[in-house]
Amino acid sequence: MSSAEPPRWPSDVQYLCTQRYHSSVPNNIRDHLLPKSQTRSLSSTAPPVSIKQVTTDNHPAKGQRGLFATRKIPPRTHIIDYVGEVHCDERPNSDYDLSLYRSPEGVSVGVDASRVGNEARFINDYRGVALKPNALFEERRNAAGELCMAVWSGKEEVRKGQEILVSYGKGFWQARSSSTAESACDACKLGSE
Ligand SMILES: C[S@@+](CC[C@H](N)C(=O)[O-])C[C@H]1O[C@@H](n2cnc3c(N)ncnc32)[C@H](O)[C@@H]1O
Repeated sequence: MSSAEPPRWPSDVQYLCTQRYHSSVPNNIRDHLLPKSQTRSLSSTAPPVSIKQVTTDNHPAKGQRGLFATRKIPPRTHIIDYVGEVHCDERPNSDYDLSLYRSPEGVSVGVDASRVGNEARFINDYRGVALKPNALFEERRNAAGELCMAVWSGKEEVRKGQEILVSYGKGFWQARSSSTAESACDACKLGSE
């Protein structure tokens, strides 16, 4: 489901409010992720975040976008779900792909927000920006019972105006610094330690 784009949304990415399922997701896995009995509805509350251009000189993602808190976010609070295309095919070139689920048979499911997604795709990694992350990825079932990867605040509150920063995990950066790395692997995805 797509909706009105938030300010500073890039023109080459489609804005989505709910996950889209790629044809590579087998029906049995799709049924596990989104039980058929459930209907999806849009949340009426806007997430407490805003997309901004990063302008700080020593920020390693200067010139790119980042996601910032629009109000104080208490500790251990749900901030936003990471919405994108749920898929089971390989996305070795995506910098917006994270692991969602691995089935008992070993099928890996990812959420890729490189072409479609929501504000969460703009969350940067804390390295070179802050001493530690102030948010983390953790899966949850939303109100419709759908399995999602969500972004939560950490042990401390996030102050209004602060950048939301997670750890992408060492695997994400190792895969991008090593020319010999096997990039089509779970460890190359966002949030993989
Ligand atoms: C999921 S995107 C984050 C949003 C991105 N800044 C944008 O404007 O689309 C991941 C990419 O952001 C950049 N990035 C995020 N955190 C970074 C960091 N701590 N240092 C350097 N680059 C970072 C890298 O280019 C990385 O591949």
